[in-house]
Amino acid sequence: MLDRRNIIKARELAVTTLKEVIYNDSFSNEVIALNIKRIDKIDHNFYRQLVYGVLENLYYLDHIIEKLSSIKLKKIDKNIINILRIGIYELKFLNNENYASINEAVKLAKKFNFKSKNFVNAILRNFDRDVEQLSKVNIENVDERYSIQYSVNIEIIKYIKKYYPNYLEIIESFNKVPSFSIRVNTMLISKMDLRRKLELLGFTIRESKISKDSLIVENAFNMTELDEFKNGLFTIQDQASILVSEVLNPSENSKVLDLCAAPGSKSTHLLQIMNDTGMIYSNDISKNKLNKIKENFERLKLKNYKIINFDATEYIEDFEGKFDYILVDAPCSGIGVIKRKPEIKLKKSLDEINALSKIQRNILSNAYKYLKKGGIIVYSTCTIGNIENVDIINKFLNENNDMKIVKINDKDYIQLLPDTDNDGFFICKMVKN
Ligand SMILES: C[S@@+](CC[C@H](N)C(=O)[O-])C[C@H]1O[C@@H](n2cnc3c(N)ncnc32)[C@H](O)[C@@H]1O
Repeated sequence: MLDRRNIIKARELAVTTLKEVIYNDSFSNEVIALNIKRIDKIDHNFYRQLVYGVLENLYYLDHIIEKLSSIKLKKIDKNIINILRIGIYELKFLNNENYASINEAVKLAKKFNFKSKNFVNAILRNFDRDVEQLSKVNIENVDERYSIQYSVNIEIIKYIKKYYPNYLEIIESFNKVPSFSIRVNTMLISKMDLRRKLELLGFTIRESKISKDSLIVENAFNMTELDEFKNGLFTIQDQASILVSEVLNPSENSKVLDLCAAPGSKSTHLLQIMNDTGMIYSNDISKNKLNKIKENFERLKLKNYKIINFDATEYIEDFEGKFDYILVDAPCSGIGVIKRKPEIKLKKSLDEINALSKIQRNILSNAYKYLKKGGIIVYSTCTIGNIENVDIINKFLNENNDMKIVKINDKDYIQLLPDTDNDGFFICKMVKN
């Protein structure tokens, strides 16, 4: 039961959530999951809409505030700037009564920093008087303009532009609502039977065009509360991510290593594909994520797994030549999942991408040593652009002559872009001759 005294309003919680995500480098989905219990269920969607709406449009909202504020943005109190961002977002993008949005913002300003109430009131009222004019982004340089308009770090814009002629569609897609897909636990139920069960509960379901164990739920709502979820009949996972384990496709009774496994979506899927035979070793560097992997194996009623914990950039002698299949689902910049984690488009830089590529290269070259002759590696990331993907593979193949590409649908690799129904993913399969 929710303690009524702890119920705070969506806007107030959005202010502090934004502070955590923008200034403390936390992930929006994690902070939201942690905080959302503090507000009434009826406010959950509004709270999410405010947090995601502000993050998705952060540079743009700041651009507008800059035009209206006599104080430099950096000098404004962090809670107050977030109240302003929420206020401008509501006035520009939502159909709420404008006077109500402004009044609520002023009330919040009083609560967080009493002196700033007039400042907040003046900025929001001035914006409300001339929304159309003040909403324009008059910047000549195209990259800079897109950076503000779509709230994407300019380095990311230039990076994407370099590889994809349709880069604008990709950038525009960052603010779209991602589709919601689930992975059927085919060890416990057939896809058809699960589909029927969910349809009887009122969900609208369609098939995925890219992965066979996926179903897409059009009107997903509180899916983790369903008995079908609690009893392990399905997992919530994007269809592109589901495709990764389908590409690796380990045989029954094989020995599999998942080097970057948390929270275990792909590990559990791999074991499911093996009909819970053989053994999967699920590793992650992060100790506090290991429990989540265990929880997932348990909920899905899978048994043949071992959870291990080491830094995959370091070589483990004991593993030399021991595995039939290895998954390197590498830590990456995550440009392919910006629709779910909008802060990525604000925070990721080219330097970080380059730094990640070194880790990715290290992990993959260790994976090579752990693979048996005839064994298979899948290298995947949830990002786009060459540095973390094709460049890694090319270098790896140059260094290891006995590794050969295994084509996937006649292609050397799959690069799914995020301007579609699914997340952006890179998947490449290789065999050791
Ligand atoms: C893309 S996520 C993996 C998602 C996972 N495969 C799944 O499907 O649920 C990358 C993971 O790599 C882990 N990681 C990052 N650096 C690592 C390293 N040096 N060694 C092992 N794991 C690492 C992170 O903690 C994170 O959980």
